[in-house]
Amino acid sequence: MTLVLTDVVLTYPDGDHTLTALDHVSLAVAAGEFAAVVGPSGSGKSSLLAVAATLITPDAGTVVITGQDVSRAGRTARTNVRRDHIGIVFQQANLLPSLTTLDQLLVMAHLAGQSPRTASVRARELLLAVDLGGKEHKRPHQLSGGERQRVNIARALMNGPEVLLVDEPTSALDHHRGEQIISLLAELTRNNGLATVMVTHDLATLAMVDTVLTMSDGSLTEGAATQVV
Ligand SMILES: Nc1ncnc2c1ncn2[C@@H]1O[C@H](COP(=O)(O)OP(=O)(O)OP(=O)(O)O)[C@@H](O)[C@H]1O
Repeated sequence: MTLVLTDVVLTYPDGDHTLTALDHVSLAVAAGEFAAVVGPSGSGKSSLLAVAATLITPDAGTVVITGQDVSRAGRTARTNVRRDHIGIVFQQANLLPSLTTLDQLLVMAHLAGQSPRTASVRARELLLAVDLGGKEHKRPHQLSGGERQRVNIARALMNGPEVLLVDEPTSALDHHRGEQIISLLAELTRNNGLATVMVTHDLATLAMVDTVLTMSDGSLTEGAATQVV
């Protein structure tokens, strides 16, 4: 298994009390598996992604990424694991306004210390894979919302991650463009052997994933609940 969370507990301070955002959550996602997490607002979905992304250290439990236990790792070790093994796609593309499509990807490679030549070849391959061939020199304002989200996805894959974490990738898109993005994520997951976890409110897209998990009051269960939004 590429991504394994075991018995994870995460609490936030809440006045005199604590709020349990993740209540003994376990999750295992294999290479090439596309898992979706659904559940009501406030149920803990973003907290789950943040723990899997090593952005938040849980109070208890373990997070193992490509065999490496990062649950108690220090800040630098977590940053390195995130840079080398995890791709993150947020709701909004968060592209740098002044950079071209190609440069958005090359910045990531530069931060990871890749040689410019290798990076350029990989960036062009990825842009073709997300169907953005010919748009290498466009800036974000010259792209559609769907195209921006595809740049975002290509950028997340630039450093060859094994784990892809995706937070509501279709929320800024119409239904058709949203379906195209999910279908692209499914294809990239299979072709690159990624362990992908996607938080979504879009139930229509669940037919395209391998596993559906439901978060409810901090607990994660397999399968889709009837009431998820
Ligand atoms: N930084 C924080 N400090 C305190 N409480 C927080 C913090 N972040 C989230 N929470 C609380 O933890 C619970 C889980 O929040 P989380 O954002 O993980 O839910 P979610 O399922 O992603 O919600 P949504 O679908 O609305 O994005 C909620 O009760 C929320 O209010």
